[in-house]
Amino acid sequence: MEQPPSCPVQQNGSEGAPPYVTYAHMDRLHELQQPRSDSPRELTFLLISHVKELLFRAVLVEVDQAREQLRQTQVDQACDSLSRAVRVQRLLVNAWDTMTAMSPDEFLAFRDILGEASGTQSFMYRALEFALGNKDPRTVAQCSRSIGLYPELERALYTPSLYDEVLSLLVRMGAAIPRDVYEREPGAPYSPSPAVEQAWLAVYQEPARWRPAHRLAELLTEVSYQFSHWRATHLLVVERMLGSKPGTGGTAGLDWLRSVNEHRFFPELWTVRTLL
Ligand code: HEM
Ligand SMILES: N[C@@H](CC(=O)c1ccccc1NC=O)C(=O)O
Repeated sequence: MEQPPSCPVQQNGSEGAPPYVTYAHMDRLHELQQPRSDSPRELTFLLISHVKELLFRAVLVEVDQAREQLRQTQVDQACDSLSRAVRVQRLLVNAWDTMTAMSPDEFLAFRDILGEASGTQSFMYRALEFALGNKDPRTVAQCSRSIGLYPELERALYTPSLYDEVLSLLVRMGAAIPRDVYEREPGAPYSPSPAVEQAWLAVYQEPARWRPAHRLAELLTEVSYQFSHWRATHLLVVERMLGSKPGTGGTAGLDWLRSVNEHRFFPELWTVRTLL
């Protein structure tokens, strides 16, 4: 095996690293981006990919907190967590700008080196999708290898999602939602429910009466909107870089991503707009 290049911030001697470096392990962090080609664009690609992984985790941390707070009927606190999640999501969307600074020939110059590696294999992205409630069998199939390998991911698949907790909360607030909707098998895909759409309709028709639920509805909509915005921008970046070439992860590329783009988190919050 080829030795990885050493850390770009080499230290002279073994003692006396500043606390900034020792506390946050900044030296180890900078050892992780190891291009395999001479292309300076590959280093940027790796840096931004690492940043995005970390940001997926930063979103997940907030979603996990919101889920726990909803379980305890702490709606205001859950909304604060979601609004922190949204700020990180905006960073994720804006980060695409750095990818489009690369021309297709510059990307193709090192793309072969990526082999079969693909964003579809990102366990952090998948854990976030599961936490929010996308348990579509196609999505699950994309990471079936990872599910066997990473117990955390398997747990994420079989734990009730944020939206499952929202629905239980609506029931506690008096919404008429059938039991099989709010006590569903947590690993199964979610099917939109007319009763849930009606519950959101009531919230939007009388926002003053349903104040906490209304704030929650709008924050959930923003989380869903930012997620779809990320996917849509990814799709545009892919079209710009690859046209309709197949992806390294074994999918058809653009067409596959287009079908993934149709998914919406918290679907009744989108369809209820028509009824208002
Ligand atoms: C030049 C830049 C990029 C190109 C051309 C590209 C291309 C693709 C393609 C073609 C797919 C479809 C799956 C497959 O590989 O067969 C895909 C999926 C994916 N990519 Fe990218 N990608 C790029 C950058 C990124 C970055 C920076 C991230 C974030 C770290 C990312 C995350 C993902 C994720 C999470 C999926 C799975 C989407 C889902 O399941 O909904 N991609 N990408
Ligand atoms: N699926 C992309 C490759 C890709 O996105 C990728 C490959 C290796 C490591 C990270 C990647 N993307 C996201 O982090 C492609 O088909 O070119």
